[in-house]
Amino acid sequence: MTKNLNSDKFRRNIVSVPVAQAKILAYAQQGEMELVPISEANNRVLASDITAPHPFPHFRRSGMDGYALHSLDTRGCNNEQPVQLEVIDDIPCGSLPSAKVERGMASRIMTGAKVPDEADAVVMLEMTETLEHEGKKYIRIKREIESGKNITPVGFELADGDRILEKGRRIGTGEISVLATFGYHLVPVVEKPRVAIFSTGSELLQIDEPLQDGRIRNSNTYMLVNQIREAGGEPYMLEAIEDDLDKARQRVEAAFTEYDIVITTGGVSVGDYDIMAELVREPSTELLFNKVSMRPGSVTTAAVKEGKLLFALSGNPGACFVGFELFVRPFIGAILGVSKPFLPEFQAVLGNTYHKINNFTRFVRGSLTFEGGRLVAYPAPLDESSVMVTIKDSDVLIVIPPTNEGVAAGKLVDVLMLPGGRFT
Ligand SMILES: Nc1nc2c(c(=O)[nH]1)N[C@H]1C(S)=C(S)[C@@H](COP(=O)(O)OP(=O)(O)OC[C@H]3O[C@@H](n4cnc5c(N)ncnc54)[C@H](O)[C@@H]3O)O[C@H]1N2
Ligand code: MOO
Ligand SMILES: [Mg+2]
Repeated sequence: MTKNLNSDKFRRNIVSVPVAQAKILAYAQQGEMELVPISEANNRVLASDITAPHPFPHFRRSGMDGYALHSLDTRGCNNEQPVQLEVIDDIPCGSLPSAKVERGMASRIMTGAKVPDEADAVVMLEMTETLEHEGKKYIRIKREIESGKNITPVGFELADGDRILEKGRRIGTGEISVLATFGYHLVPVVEKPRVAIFSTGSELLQIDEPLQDGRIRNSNTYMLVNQIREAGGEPYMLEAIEDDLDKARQRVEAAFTEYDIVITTGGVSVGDYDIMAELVREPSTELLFNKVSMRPGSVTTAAVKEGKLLFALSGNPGACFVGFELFVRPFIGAILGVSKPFLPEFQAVLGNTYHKINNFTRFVRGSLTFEGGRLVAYPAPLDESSVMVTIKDSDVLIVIPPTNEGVAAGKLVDVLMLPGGRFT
């Protein structure tokens, strides 16, 4: 009897994308908290809720350069009968009032300065005439000023104790502004997971090496470094793994003692040197999946080693890219505690007919435009798993469900927003 030596290598249990995602997320444990300077907090994720330690603004603030006064004093005034008020104080921004504004008086005040407690309105400079008489200053006003005019009340934006930012929120420009306003020079964030990256494959050249026939430069590692940073992890580029199973095992095991996540690229299919495919079948490793009903990246593999996740992504650049976006990005997001770790999903009109027939769900790189009030997604002209060049033009991944007749232009399709796209 002859035995098919390949049978084991070819046998794979296929899982759907949502099932594969759920298997992975079951291993996500939220990271520890650390304090980082606000200047380094961009794209970090808050480890705790932030509440307002005081109202904002915390004093009644003038919204204009002008004069603080009693609105009642302007009642009934007009062009023919202007009201005249004596100017008794000058309050630049950052200073406090130094005199009491009685009825019939006004205090000159600048935008952002504290309004005297007695005053209930500010008239802007342009609405006043100034006069001097016997060394005293006066203003004349020809229009009634309503109570509260040009004064921002205490707590107008936020009351004392309001929850301003919730745990799990990613920090961007607006969040930094809030944190600075409330004096958070150190910000509580979740520690970044440390992510090791190995490339595999004897064909790979370092990117500063001259080209050689039959060999290519290692682009996936640099692409992954960027994706990991965007997702909120800390990437570590480790020396490439050679096509040797024993060495690969040693290198991956060593990486798990130092890093939280290990990503490899290449060597997961059925080829002679596809060592990652073999490594994840060993008893010391718990295989989560090694085939997903998707294209590109059907060979995307995930395994658990000592409670930590190994993502063995395809070597084909398009598949490596998509594998990261669908599986590694949400896993990093879940470790960071973000509330929505998956790529945002919405619907758009398909711009061109998609002809390819497939049994698996396809995640097609697409560019997004806004036409006549509708979002339109155009599939990339080259979209094979091996194609690298259209990754740069993708705003979205267009989700094409299994079909034996393609999808016609004009149909509504689900799209997943890519963080590096022009629409984010
Ligand atoms: N007989 C079969 N062959 C293949 C199958 C199959 O089912 N049966 N699946 C195909 C599919 S689908 C994919 S996807 C690829 C997966 O390949 P691997 O993940 O094993 O990756 P490699 O064999 O190592 O390389 C594939 C391709 O990618 C290039 N590569 C690898 N690493 C990098 C890198 N770091 N930077 C840039 N490019 C890289 C490599 O040179 C190859 O061209 O398998 C199909 N084959
Ligand atoms: O795994 Mo391949 O990327 O399906 O084309
Ligand atoms: Mg291969």
